[in-house]
Amino acid sequence: MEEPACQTLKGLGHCVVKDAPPSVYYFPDYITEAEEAYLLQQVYKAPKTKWTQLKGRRLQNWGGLPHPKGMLAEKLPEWLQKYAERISALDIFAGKTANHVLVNEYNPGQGIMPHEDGPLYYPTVSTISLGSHTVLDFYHPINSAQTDVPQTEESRYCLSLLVQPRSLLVLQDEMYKHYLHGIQGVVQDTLTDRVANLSHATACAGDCLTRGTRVSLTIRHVPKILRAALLLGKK
Ligand SMILES: O=C(O)CCC(=O)C(=O)O
Ligand SMILES: [Fe+2]
Repeated sequence: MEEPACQTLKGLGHCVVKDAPPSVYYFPDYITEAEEAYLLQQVYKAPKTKWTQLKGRRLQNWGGLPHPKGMLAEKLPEWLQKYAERISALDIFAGKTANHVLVNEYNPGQGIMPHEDGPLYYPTVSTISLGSHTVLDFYHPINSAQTDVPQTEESRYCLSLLVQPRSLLVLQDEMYKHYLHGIQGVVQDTLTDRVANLSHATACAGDCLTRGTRVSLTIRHVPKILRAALLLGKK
């Protein structure tokens, strides 16, 4: 098989994912176990009211609510600002600093439906994973011009990524804009050869991994900020 093309993200070695479009960067062990424990502690220290319970997961929203008219930005707490800055130093947000973090918590058996992250964010998403692995699946969008062929989730499926605890995943460009991503609500993942980053992960095709509770920090940049927020002196 052909060697993967290697590209570099500023200051962070190369880790472009084989068999995936050239806009996937996967860094195993991006943070240490101590940092992971610290981040989990901070997530669970947040007041109960900070959590929003959804069907298959619960989440915390930090930085403000993205809105087509602009986000009323709120300062990120120190513990998130530090990582927002560290990741932004990779220069993945066109010189800007991430100003929005979504914390998602999935118990084993929970997931997220295939979706696009949409136009409110700069088209790059960076994700730090804590506590457990998951498998992120990618799908082609529904092609409304192709009405003769039934388009099932199965037929639209294209590849997966194994996302291990303490890793950083960066998705950009067409991986952000074209493909949909989702996480199946299962308790175990049997890895197939469609998992495109196995050569960068400590696992092999055929392995069966049991999920624990995973917390993800989805770190993004929202370009459109409401002027009111600036006038109020918020960041
Ligand atoms: O937990 C993840 O890694 C994915 C989360 C996600 O897709 C989102 O919040 O939009
Ligand atoms: Fe998403």
